[in-house]
Formats: sequence, C-alpha cells, structure tokens
Amino acid sequence: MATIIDGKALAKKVNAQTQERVAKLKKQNITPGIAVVLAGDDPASLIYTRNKHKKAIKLGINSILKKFPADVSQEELLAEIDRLNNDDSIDAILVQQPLPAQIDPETITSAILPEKDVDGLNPLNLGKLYANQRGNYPVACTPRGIMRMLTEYGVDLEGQNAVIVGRSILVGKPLLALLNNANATVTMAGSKAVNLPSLTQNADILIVATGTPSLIKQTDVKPGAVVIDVGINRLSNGKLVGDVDFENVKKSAKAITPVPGGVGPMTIATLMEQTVDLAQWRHHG
Ligand SMILES: NC(=O)C1=CN([C@@H]2O[C@H](COP(=O)(O)OP(=O)(O)OC[C@H]3O[C@@H](n4cnc5c(N)ncnc54)[C@H](OP(=O)(O)O)[C@@H]3O)[C@@H](O)[C@H]2O)C=CC1
Ligand SMILES: Nc1nc(=O)c2c([nH]1)NC[C@@H]1CN(c3ccc(C(=O)N[C@@H](CCC(=O)O)C(=O)O)cc3)C=[N+]21
Repeated sequence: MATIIDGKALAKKVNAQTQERVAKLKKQNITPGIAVVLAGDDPASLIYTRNKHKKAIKLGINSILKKFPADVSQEELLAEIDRLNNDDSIDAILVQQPLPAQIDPETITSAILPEKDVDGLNPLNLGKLYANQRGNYPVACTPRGIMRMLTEYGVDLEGQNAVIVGRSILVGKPLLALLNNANATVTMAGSKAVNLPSLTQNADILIVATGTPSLIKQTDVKPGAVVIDVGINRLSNGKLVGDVDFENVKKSAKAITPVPGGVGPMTIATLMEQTVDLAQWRHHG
C-alpha cells in the first residue's frame, strides 16, 4: 500500500512558518498584503478566492478581494492592475483563472509587475524559471507546492523519469522547468499524446493535472511510482475527486496524494508563503 502524502498536514506546517515570518515583519512595521482579482461568478472560483482571503487574514496578511462582473472589459481590469502595481501596501497580485472570454489572459499576466506576480505567470518570471536563473523570483504556487511535497517526503528526482500529464501555463509548464532544474528527465503530455499509457507507465514520478476524472488507472502506473494528483473535479453526486483512480492506484504506487487534502491545501499555503517572500524581497531585497 502506498504512503499517503498528507498535503493538509504539510500545509499546516508551512502556514505556521509563514505566520511566524509575518509576526517578525510586523515588528519592522511591514504587513504583507495580497490582492486577489476575480472576474465573473464561477462558483468554484468564488470558493477558492474566499478560502485564500480567509487564510491570509488568519496568518496576519492583509488581503483585499477585487470583484468584477463577468462582462468586465479588459481596459477596466488593466486599470485595476495598474492601481495595484502602484499601491505600496500590496506585495502580491493574483488574477484568478479562468478569465471571461473577452479577456486575453496573456495581456493580464504581462501587466502584473514582476515583483508582485505571486502566481509567477508573468513572462519575465516564467523565463527566469526556464533559464534556471539564480536569485529571487516568484514561481507558480501549485508547482512550487508540489516540489515542497516531494522534498518533504524524500523523493529523489535526479535522473528519475518524471512524466507530467497536462501542459497549462498555471501547472504543467512551470512544473516542467522545476523538475528539469532538479535534474529529472521530464516528459510532458497533453490531450494530443499518442498512447498516453505507454508514457505514464514509464514514470518514476507521475504528475497529473488535466481536470479529467479517472484519467489514470492502476494499469497506467508503474508499480512503486510516486503519484501526484493535481486535478480537482466535482462529480454530479457532489463528491470531489482528482484525475487519478486513487483507490486502485494506491495499491501499487509507492506514494500518492489524495483529493481533497493533497495538492490543494499546499497551493494555498505556498501562495501565502510567497506573498511573504515578495514582501521581504520588496523591502529588503
Ligand atoms: N490542486 C490545485 O491546487 C490546483 C488544481 N487545479 C486543477 O488541475 C486541473 C488542471 O488545471 P489547469 O492546468 O488549470 O487546466 P487546463 O484546462 O488549463 O489544462 C488542462 C491540460 O490537460 C490536458 N488534458 C486534458 N484532457 C487530457 C487527456 N484526456 N489526456 C491528456 N491530457 C489532457 C490538456 O491538454 P491540451 O493542452 O492538449 O489541451 C491541457 O494541457 C483542473 O482539474 C484544475 O481544477 C489547477 C490548479 C491548481
Ligand atoms: N491565478 C490562479 N492561480 C491559481 O492558483 C488558481 C487559479 N488561478 N484558478 C483555479 C486554480 C485551482 N486552485 C486551487 C487551489 C486550492 C484548492 C484547494 O484548496 N482544494 C482543497 C479542497 C477544496 C474544496 O473542498 O473545494 C483540497 O484539494 O483539499 C483547489 C484548487 C488554484 N488555482
């Protein structure tokens, strides 16, 4: 039976460290601040942004939520980002995805000041990550949280076959760079992959982020592999599941993340941690 990677417990540990760092910064009269921008009324996005807001307040981070209707214009969103870029009390800006169809996500992420880009999606930050540059810059929170989980559970990456299913800018692409920078041999597959099982069966570390429930079955996974399930899917019966057939895959994997309680809580914890990082870098370099 696989080790269950407890994202919730690890997130608690990270949050406790973040809370201590916030308290120290407050003694220097610095209170980290995050702004979350939400356009439209997608119910899942609303829940996530509220959760982020609550967690920030709990850790002592200032948090503001800027809500816009689904028919907001790109100009209005850009004007808000410009205001936040110039607001000295804001260290971190997150624009919740997905955005309404009339908004071009690339234009939005490019408009966020790289120093306040807590999602690490600005092309400058993503470019630094791909170039494996030294120094301080933000990295997408879900991928950074996954790397933390792998480190905490002692998963060796060097020379190992890592396979990522899903190639979004939010998850797959930054993860490709992080794993590559950690000297893993990385394969990335999307919906056009021919014979996906032949790729996933080769993975020592398998990371799945597609939004397709039960995409990965036990026979698709090499026995003894480490499986990270990023997917969040709400079934018609209300149950929350990932992209991996958890009950069967756990029988032969070495370690696996559950949904809920795996990657999700680590994403939020990393978002808070990186908000404090940005505040520190902005004030102290
Ligand atoms: N736990 C967490 O913290 C987070 C969870 N998520 C969840 O992770 C999932 C993915 O999110 P995100 O990356 O934003 O999603 P996107 O919808 O942006 O991307 C999905 C990716 O999966 C690929 N894909 C879809 N179906 C298949 C398939 N059958 N076989 C192979 N590849 C497939 C797509 O391929 P192609 O490019 O070819 O279209 C695409 O690259 C969602 O369920 C989301 O809710 C997301 C962020 C954080
Ligand atoms: N700009 C941007 N950055 C993001 O990081 C971003 C985004 N947009 N859009 C949507 C996705 C999704 N995402 C999640 C975060 C936490 C949980 C989470 O906490 N999940 C809990 C359960 C939550 C529940 O019960 O619904 C868990 O897995 O245990 C899930 C998903 C961040 N995303």
